[in-house]
Amino acid sequence: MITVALTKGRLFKDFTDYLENNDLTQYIKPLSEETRSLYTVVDNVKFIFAKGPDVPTYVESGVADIGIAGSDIIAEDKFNILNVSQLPFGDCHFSVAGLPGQGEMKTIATKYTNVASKYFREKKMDVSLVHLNGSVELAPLLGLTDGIVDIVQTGNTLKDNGLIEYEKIMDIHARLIANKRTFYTKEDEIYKFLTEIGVF
Ligand SMILES: Nc1ncnc2c1ncn2[C@@H]1O[C@H](COP(=O)(O)OP(=O)(O)OP(=O)(O)O)[C@@H](O)[C@H]1O
Ligand SMILES: O=P(O)(O)OC[C@H]1O[C@H](OP(=O)(O)OP(=O)(O)O)[C@H](O)[C@@H]1O
Repeated sequence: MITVALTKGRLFKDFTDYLENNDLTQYIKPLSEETRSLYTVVDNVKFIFAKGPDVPTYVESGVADIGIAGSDIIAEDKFNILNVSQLPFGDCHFSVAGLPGQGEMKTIATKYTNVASKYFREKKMDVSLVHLNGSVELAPLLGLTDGIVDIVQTGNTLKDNGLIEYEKIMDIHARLIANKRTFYTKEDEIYKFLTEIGVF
């Protein structure tokens, strides 16, 4: 048996869309069942459904052998995992954004304080960060901060709130991650599964 950690949100949808678009039908039906269960077993693969930022925690500990997580999560927190490969979905990017005509940004709201502080430190910019848990676009609109560091995908959230992108920080993709030990001790089973989902 191998255990695969998936998220419950956007990346789950992206993953099942990817399987469908590539006619990799084997796992779609059991994964798409409407239920509140947080795991499902298909043959010798157990899928667990976690919050995105928790996927690397399960994989690091070895209770999950592999997982799918956004590179934003891996950039924000340090995990002792194998960062195996990029997956062909979940594309978006981190940007600095704010109101048009905003001058020097001294205060920034973000969910991603580690990514933001590294970025501003490397640019030798003295910026105070305010940690928020979501809807960070509100912060510059209300004058809480001069700008934000956040994920941009379609750009609609920025546009609908009258904000513009100032600088792109980094690209984000879904990543296949693995436990450093069981990726080798369960190599055959993992390889079989990854072949079934078109990754290897
Ligand atoms: N527009 C976007 N906003 C946020 N994350 C995005 C976006 N587009 C792609 N992603 C990727 O999707 C991941 C978030 O999806 P995930 O399935 O973990 O949960 P979610 O959609 O945030 O939902 P929830 O937090 O309710 O579980 C991010 O880590 C990022 O890599
Ligand atoms: O460029 P877009 O396609 O509009 O996507 C970007 C938005 O999506 C995410 O928010 P999410 O919906 O996850 O909600 P949150 O603000 O509560 O994190 C992100 O934080 C942006 O707000």
